[in-house]
Amino acid sequence: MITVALPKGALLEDSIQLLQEVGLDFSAFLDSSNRQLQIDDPTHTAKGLLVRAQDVPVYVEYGQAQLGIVGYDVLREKKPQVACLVDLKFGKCRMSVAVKESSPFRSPVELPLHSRVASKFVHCASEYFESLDLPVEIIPLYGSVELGPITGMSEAIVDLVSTGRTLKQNGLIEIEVLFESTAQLIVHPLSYRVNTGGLKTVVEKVRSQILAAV
Ligand SMILES: Nc1ncnc2c1ncn2[C@@H]1O[C@H](COP(=O)(O)OP(=O)(O)OP(=O)(O)O)[C@@H](O)[C@H]1O
Ligand SMILES: O=P(O)(O)OC[C@H]1O[C@H](OP(=O)(O)OP(=O)(O)O)[C@H](O)[C@@H]1O
Repeated sequence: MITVALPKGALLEDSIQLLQEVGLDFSAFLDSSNRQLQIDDPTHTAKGLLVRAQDVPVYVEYGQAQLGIVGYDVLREKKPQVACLVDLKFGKCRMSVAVKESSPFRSPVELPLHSRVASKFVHCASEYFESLDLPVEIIPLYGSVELGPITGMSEAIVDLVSTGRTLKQNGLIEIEVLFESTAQLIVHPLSYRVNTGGLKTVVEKVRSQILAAV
């Protein structure tokens, strides 16, 4: 039996649909009255773990799950020791720098030295500003990052943007895109090499399903 780590939140529905298409049914996780965090697929060929998006690579890196679905953004932030095997194409968003519409700065390089930048993605943010050789103070937040510039706590943010609605409704504008992100299928490298529980077949089915959908 293989174990799959599934992300709560924005990627859950598409992840469950994709797994259903390859014969693994974890739709019980979509029932909000169900508080179980671990369930078996009805055919008992796989077990699903419902975890926070940022924790998916942790379970896969430690081998408690052989397979996981997670955003590329999380992989860039955490750099876990996992193998990223299939771009699943959904969960499309981008990691961007944004400032208040009224800000005089229209590019990150224009930001004053030691500006404050709020982010949930502190490593992505610091790596980016280091690449510009621009020293900034990164303020770590867990969510609602857009409030950084609105409250005056920070000059800029580094955050995910998808439709751009959140930025717009909070009076912010995007001034740079760091990278694009989509959901990725990750595996525990050793389990893949030894083909634990027929892992390779599941990965191949997912790959074919994604190719068929393009
Ligand atoms: N607005 C969005 N549109 C599309 N995909 C998104 C969007 N926001 C996030 N994602 C993708 O979904 C993943 C999970 O995001 P989600 O917002 O559900 O969790 P989170 O807020 O990062 O996690 P947690 O709630 O555990 O802190 C992200 O890592 C990203 O890949
Ligand atoms: O461009 P949009 O389509 O508006 O999506 C972007 C928003 O989605 C994510 O937030 P999430 O819903 O995860 O809430 P959070 O602020 O608590 O992270 C992200 O952090 C942005 O705030």
